[in-house]
Amino acid sequence: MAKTVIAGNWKMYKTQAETLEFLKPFVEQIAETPDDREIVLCVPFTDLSVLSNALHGSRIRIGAQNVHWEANGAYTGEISAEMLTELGVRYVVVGHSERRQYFGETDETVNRRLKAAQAAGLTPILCVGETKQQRDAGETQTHIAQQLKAGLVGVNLSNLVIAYEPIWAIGTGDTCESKEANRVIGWIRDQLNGEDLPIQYGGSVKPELIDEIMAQPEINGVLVGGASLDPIGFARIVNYQ
Ligand SMILES: O=C(CO)COP(=O)(O)O
Repeated sequence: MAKTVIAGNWKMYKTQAETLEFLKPFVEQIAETPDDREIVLCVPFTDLSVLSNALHGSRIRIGAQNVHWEANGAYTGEISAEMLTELGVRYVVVGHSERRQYFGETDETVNRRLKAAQAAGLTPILCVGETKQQRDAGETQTHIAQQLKAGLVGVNLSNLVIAYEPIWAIGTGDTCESKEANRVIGWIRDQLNGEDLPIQYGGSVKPELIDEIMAQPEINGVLVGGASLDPIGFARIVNYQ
């Protein structure tokens, strides 16, 4: 059975002070969380050192939201894998739809980032998913198949998490029906020859929906945006029944 990975993606939210405010109640609420659930906070770069200092020895894993493929160089605004691992970062989100949509991320740059992350010992969380238009046109599977095919060339499937994030469900409150998310995730696993890697669902995950989502047999975790910003709400998600 693939590992269960519950990750928060804070996007561009929370200053260092707000990060510290989040931690105290969150850490209290996860004291009894079963050990076999991996808990990850993917935070802005400026919050990484705060987490790394505050979480020393904690079970909470630190994640970043981007990584460059080169070790260093003239790449203004980018960050290297070594800069992340030096801070104790274990996970990194790659290919989020917001980066594909606003920052020119392509399947090719996604592929380079995935390989560089793995080479440095990071576990990438690769995001894939279709637009509303693609879904309505019946192109969900063709689109995701292309993202997987081009994104995963030379990528080690045994150190990877995939997040299925239908774009129409992100930040809209329009959560993908859990049975449908389960179906697409099962299909993704089939595309990877049944490789037993964690495949998450992401898109308007809320505390009140988590038990039903996690009851689905193919879904190995969630990637949570807005609802991961609230310590009590995100702890409820981590503590799903
Ligand atoms: O994009 C997401 C996580 O990466 C999902 O965001 P929301 O949970 O805010 O819809």
